[in-house]
Amino acid sequence: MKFAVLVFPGSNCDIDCYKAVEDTLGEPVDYVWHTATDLSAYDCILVPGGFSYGDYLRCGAISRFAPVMAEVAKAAEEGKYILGICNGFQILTEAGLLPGTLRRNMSLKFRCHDTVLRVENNENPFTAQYAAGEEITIPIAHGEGNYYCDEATLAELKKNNQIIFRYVNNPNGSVDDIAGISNRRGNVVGMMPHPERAVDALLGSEDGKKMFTSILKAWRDRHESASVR
Ligand SMILES: NC(=O)CC[C@H](N)C(=O)O
Repeated sequence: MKFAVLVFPGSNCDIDCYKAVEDTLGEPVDYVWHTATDLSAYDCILVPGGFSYGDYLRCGAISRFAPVMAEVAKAAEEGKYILGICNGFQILTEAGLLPGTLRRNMSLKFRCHDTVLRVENNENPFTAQYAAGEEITIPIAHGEGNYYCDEATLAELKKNNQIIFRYVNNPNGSVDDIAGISNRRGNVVGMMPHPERAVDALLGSEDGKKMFTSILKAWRDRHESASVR
């Protein structure tokens, strides 16, 4: 399975994502610059955190015009796995690949600390190895992590089981304590907390590991059943 880690000017979690794939899975992974126009070689695209384009206008508002984003949309359409973490989540909402938006934290302060998340949906390629309702410790580091969507969109998210993680103690004012969501099909996930910073006991938590191993298992299951057919 081949992973891409997108890099925008101002990304700062690209190396963490790369290392998380390398150390947790040992699968091939490449950095892919934001001007790339071909992602066909990749099975999973990680959109990492950071301050792309200095967070000017709104977080992710400029990045969504990067040439690579047309390829990300194509990959989503093809059913490939796409995970946006923090600034990556912001970029995916700005690009319209996930519903809703991220606003300034309710406190108007940058928040950087561990959070406890509840796994709300484990019937998803990104979370299948967690137990439903499992509580995991994953750090946040953001100034604009306050997830917002209108009531009709929230009703849709609930109806289609698109809420993947909720905060146990809401750190930013997100509607319905939402920490991570998927698209309707379930192959695109965005989350504000950073699982790639929780893949080793030395980092304070290993609870993010299962996101990476879940993706690999989902891909293998799909791949193997396709080759048996
Ligand atoms: N760690 C990050 O990706 C930060 C995201 C964004 N720059 C914010 O502050 O909200």
